Amino acid sequence: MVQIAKEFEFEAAHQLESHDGQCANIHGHSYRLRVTLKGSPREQEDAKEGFVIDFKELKQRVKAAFLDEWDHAFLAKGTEAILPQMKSQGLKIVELGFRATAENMCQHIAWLLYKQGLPVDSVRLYETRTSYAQVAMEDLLRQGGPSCYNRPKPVCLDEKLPVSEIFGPTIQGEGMAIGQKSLFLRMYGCDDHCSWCDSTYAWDGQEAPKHWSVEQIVQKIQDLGQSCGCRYITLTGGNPCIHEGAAMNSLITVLKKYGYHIGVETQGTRNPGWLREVDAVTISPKPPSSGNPTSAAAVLPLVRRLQQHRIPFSFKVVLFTEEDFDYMKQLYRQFPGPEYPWYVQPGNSNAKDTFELAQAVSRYEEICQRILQDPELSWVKPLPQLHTWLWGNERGV
Ligand SMILES: Nc1nc2[nH]cc(C(=O)O)c2c(=O)[nH]1
Ligand code: SF4
Ligand SMILES: [Mg+2]
Repeated sequence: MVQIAKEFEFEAAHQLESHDGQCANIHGHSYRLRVTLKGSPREQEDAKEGFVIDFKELKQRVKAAFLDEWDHAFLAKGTEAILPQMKSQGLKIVELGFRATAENMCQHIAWLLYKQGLPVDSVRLYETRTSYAQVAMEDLLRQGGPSCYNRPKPVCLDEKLPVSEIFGPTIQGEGMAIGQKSLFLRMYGCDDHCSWCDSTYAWDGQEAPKHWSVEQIVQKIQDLGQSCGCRYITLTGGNPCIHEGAAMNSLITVLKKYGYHIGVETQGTRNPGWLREVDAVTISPKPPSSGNPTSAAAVLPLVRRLQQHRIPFSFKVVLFTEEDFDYMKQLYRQFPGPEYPWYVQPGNSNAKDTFELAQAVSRYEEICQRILQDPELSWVKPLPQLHTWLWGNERGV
């Protein structure tokens, strides 16, 4: 094993509100950062022979992970009284969600780089020439991630959550994880009421939610998933993101502890803290035919949070009408590909018989043709609602 390290510099401001000294003022630092990696030099005789990682690549990865975003920015906790004024002036702000101390920042940096697949050994962050904080990746992993993320402690297994249904294993039939063997946890409740919603039972009051404890939910998931080796859970609804607090935090923590990958489906208007622990988020803004179109502004806070925490996400818009297609294009202009992964799918297909399946295929083909012909939509991927083609638009599949 060999350790390699690279040093970086960046300038940033912060304000440690309620600090009992000078740091309560807005002030800046010339930060110096040392990222140490540990690995075996590559043996294969190719361009990377003898490297743990090419220093050039390390530099690019660190810059892309956070450094370019943080340089000359105000690193905010998010509670600073000055923030609204700074925002109104369009100043460069990064809302970290925790106090920007060297201790917290070095943990966050190590975690970001580790989650990107870099073999991080330690991260040292100098706030001044003579003061630094350092974290060893080993310790960070042992404690389950950065202490500044305020993970819920202790885990509340008895707290209850409103559940519509838990089912699977099935094949994720939509979006970025299409084809993935998955269990589904459908939370009860939604802040929208789409005209064509195919899971109204998850919010319209006709069917009472099951109030299950975190322990019961996890037990059911284990029962369904263990024998078939299903390690992926899709958290859907309703809108699962309307649920916040200790129970939801605990659920996510416990599922991660059991080694599950968590994919979330949400229309994008809510932005709970637990999202930074999940593995992927599908943002599915609702088009005009739903009766309550989602604006770009409404999904922006969620997009920013996911970017901030490097959580993979994509957009998925369901299309019923011409107007929906135009809506999708407008939104695509604001969040263009390939920077933002994009999927579209025909609305509510069903395939109870071969006639309906043929209709669904033809609606899908129409969308493919439109995408193929539209010079603007280079990065929009049309997908079918795969599970409905296989098993119909039924519950439990
Ligand atoms: N197989 C399958 N894939 C899905 N993708 C999104 C679903 C949803 O209802 O949110 C869903 C669903 O209900 N079943
Ligand atoms: S956001 Fe989703 S779950 Fe909520 S009403 Fe619309 S389609 Fe149904
Ligand atoms: Mg469904």
